[in-house]
Amino acid sequence: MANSAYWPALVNWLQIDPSVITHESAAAGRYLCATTDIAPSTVLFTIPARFLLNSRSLGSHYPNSAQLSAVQLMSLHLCLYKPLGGAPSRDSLFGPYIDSLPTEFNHHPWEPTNEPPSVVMAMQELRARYDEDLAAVRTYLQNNLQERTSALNADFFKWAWLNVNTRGIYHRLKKTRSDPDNLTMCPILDFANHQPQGPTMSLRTTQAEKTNTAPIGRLGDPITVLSPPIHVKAGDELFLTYGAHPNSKLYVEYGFCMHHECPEVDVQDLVEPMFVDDAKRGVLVDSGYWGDWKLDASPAVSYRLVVALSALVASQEEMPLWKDMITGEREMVSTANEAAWKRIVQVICRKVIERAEAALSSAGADRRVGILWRDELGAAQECMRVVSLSGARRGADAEARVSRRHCSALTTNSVNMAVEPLLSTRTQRAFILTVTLQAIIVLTMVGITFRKVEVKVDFSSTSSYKTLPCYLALFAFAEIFELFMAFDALRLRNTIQLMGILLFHMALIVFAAIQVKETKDALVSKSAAECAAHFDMIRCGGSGSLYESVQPFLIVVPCIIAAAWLAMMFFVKELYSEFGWAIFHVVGANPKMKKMYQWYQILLCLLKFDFFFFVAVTMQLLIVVLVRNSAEFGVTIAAIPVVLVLLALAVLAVQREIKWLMSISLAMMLAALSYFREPPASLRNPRPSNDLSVFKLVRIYEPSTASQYSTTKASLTIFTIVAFLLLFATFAVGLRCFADFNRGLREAKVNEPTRPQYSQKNSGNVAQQGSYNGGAPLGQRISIE
Ligand SMILES: C[S@@+](CC[C@H](N)C(=O)[O-])C[C@H]1O[C@@H](n2cnc3c(N)ncnc32)[C@H](O)[C@@H]1O
Repeated sequence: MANSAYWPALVNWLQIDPSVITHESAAAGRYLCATTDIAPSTVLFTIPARFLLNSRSLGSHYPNSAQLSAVQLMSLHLCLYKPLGGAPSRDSLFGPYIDSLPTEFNHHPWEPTNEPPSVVMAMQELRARYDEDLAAVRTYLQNNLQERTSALNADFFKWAWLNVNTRGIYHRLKKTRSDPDNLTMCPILDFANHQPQGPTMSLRTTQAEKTNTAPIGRLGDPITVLSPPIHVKAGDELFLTYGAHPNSKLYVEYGFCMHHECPEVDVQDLVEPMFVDDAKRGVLVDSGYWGDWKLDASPAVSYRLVVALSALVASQEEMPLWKDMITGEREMVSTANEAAWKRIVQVICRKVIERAEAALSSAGADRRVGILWRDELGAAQECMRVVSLSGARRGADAEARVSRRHCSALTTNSVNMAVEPLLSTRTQRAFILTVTLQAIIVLTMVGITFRKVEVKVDFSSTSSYKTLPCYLALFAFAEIFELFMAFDALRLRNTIQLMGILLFHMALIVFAAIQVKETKDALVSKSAAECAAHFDMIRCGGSGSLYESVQPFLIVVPCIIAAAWLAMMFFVKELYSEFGWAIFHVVGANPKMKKMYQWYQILLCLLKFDFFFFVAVTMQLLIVVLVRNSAEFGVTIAAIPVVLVLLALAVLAVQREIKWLMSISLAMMLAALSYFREPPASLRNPRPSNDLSVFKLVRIYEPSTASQYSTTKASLTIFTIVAFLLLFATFAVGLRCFADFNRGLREAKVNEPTRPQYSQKNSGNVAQQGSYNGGAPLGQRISIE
C-alpha cells in the first residue's frame, strides 16, 4: 500500500475521528498536527486495548509466547507481516497499523562511522541487544514454528526491531512497574515527534498504573492521549517528550540529534583506564557508582563522576571519609582530595577538547555526527571553565551553581511533565472527598451542639460558657485549614505534607475527645447533691439536662474524625506510591541535594502548621479570655495578618535563599519563642482578663487566674505546648535550611513541580508513561527510586 494512503485506512480501522492528522517534513519525517483549536489537557483520542500491539494482544496468537520478551514477540510479528512490494500487510490483526509504519530505516545509525567513543560504545550495546533478540527469535521459531523459520529474513527483522525500538512506549501490562514487558506500540500516538521541553501531549494514567497492579482486562487498559496543557491552534504540531535524553542517546536509539544548549559527554572511556587499582574498582562497583560518568552542564561534573574521581585520588586512610561522603554525612573527603580530582577533570576536559577539535576538522557529511562532536566540545569547554573558576570553592555544588543558570530548564523543567492534572486520579479524589465529607459531618454536629446550647444559655453571662463558641470556631478553622492543606499537598505532590496532615488529624481526634469533658465542665456546674435537691436543666447533668441532650453529638465527633483518619491513612499510603517517584526527584540523584530538599519541604510544612496553631491559640484567647472592647483585643486581632505576612516572608526567604530576610525571620522566631517563655514587662497587666501573658503556661494554672481558664485549660494547654514545640522545630529546621543556602538547591526550589514530574535526570535510563521506550529492554532502563 502506498504510504500516503495509510491515514484514512488507519482511522477507519480504529473507528475514531481524532482531532489530529499527520504531515511530513524532511527533517523529522511524519509528525502529528492538530486539526482544530484545542483547549488545554483535552482528550485527543483513545486507542482501545485491542488495537495496541504488545505482548498481551499478540500472546494468544503464538504458541509458547512466554518464551519471548515483549520486544522479541512484537518484532517477530512485524517481521512476519512486513508489507511487501507496495501491497498492504497480510496481517488480519494489525494490518492497517503495520501499513502506517515507516517503510525503511536507512538513516538509522547502525555501523559506527566517526562518532565519539561513548556513542560508538552505545551503538555496540544496541547491536548486542539486537543480536540477542534475533537469536532468541530464531531459537523460538525452531522450537515452536519451524515452518515459519524461513520467513525470518534478517533485513525484515532489523526493520521490525527498529520499529519497536523507536516507537514502543511504556504501558502497564505486568504486575510490577519495572517489568521490561510493560511495552506497547500505539497507533497514531507513534507519529508524535520528540520535544525535550515545553508543553507536550501526555497520557492519562491507566487503571493498572493507578492501582499499581497488572491490568484486569485480558488485553490490558486502553491508552487515552491528552493534548498539551496549553491552548493549541489548528495546524500546531503536537509533540511528546521521549525523556530528558542527551543527543548521544537520541542518536543511537532514535536516529536523530537536536541542538542542545546543555550537552553532556560520557567520559567512561577516559576514566575507566585510570582505575588500575582493582580494590577501588570493586568499591565503586559495590556502591553502585561504577560507570555512567559524565561531564555535563548541570552540574559541570556529574555527581557520579565526582564520587568516582574522589575515590580514585583518595588514600586508604581517606576511604572511610569517602564512604561518609556518599552517604551524605560529609560534603567532601578533604580539600586536598577535591583539588586532586578537579585536576583530573581538567586533564579529561583537555583530552575531550583535543579529540573533538580533531574530529570536527575532518568531519564527514553526517550533520548528526557533527552535532555529537560539537556537544562534546561544548560540554568539555564549559566544564573546564567552571572547574577552573571554582578552584578555591567547595564541592561540585559551586560548579552546579554557575552552570544551572544556563541549564536549569533542561534539567529541572524538561523532565516529562504532568501525566495528570490535579485531582485526576481516583485516590486523589477519594482523599479530598474523605477530608471534605468528615469536615461537613463534624461541622454539622458541632453546629447542632452550639444551636442547642445557644437557645438556653447566655454565653456572656459566665466565662465558662464561652468554651462552646470557642469549640465551634476552632473546629471550623481546623477543618478549613485541613482542607486547604490537603489540596496544597496534592498540588505539590508533597508526601511530607500528607504525613503532616495525618498527624494533624490525629490531634483533632484528641481535641474532639477532650471537648466532651470540657463542655461538661462548662455546663454542669452544680454538684449531684445540689441537683438532687433542686434540678436545673442547664447547670445539672443527668437525665433531662442540657448536657445530656448535646452529649451524643459531642461523642460522635471524635468517632467520625477517627474513622476518617483510618480512611485517610489508606489513601495517603496509595498517594505515597503515586507521588513517591514523582517528588524529591527534582534535584537529581545527589543524596546530599535530596536531603537538603527534604529539609526545605519540612520547613515549608512547619511554617503552615505554625500559622494554624498561632491563630488557634489567638482565637481561644479572643473568645474566652480577652475583654472585647479592650485595646489588647484589637491588637491581638491585628497580629493575625502580621504573623501571616511574616510567615510568608519566611517562605520567600527560604525559597529564594535571601540571607538577610532569613536572618530576620529566624530572629523573629527566636523572639516569639522567648515570648512564650516570659512575656515582656510592658505586656504584663495586673488585670487577668487583659493579660496576654496567658501565653506563659503557668498563668493558666496560677491560682489568681486559674478560674478564668478552668473550662479551656486542657485545650489551651495542649495548643500552647504544640505551638511552642512547632515554633521551636521551625527555628531549628530553619537554621538547617539556612546552612544549605547557596549549595545549588535554589533553582530546584524556584522550579518546584506543581505538576508531577517523572525524573529522568541522571539516570538517562527511564521508560515511563508518555515517553518512548528508547531501545534497551525496559528492565534495564526503568528506574523507579
Ligand atoms: C515515534 S517516531 C515519530 C514519528 C516519525 N517521525 C515517523 O515518521 O513516523 C520516532 C522517530 O521520529 C523521528 N523523530 C522524532 N522526533 C524527532 C525530532 N525532534 N527531530 C527529528 N526526528 C525526530 C526519529 O526518526 C524517531 O526515530
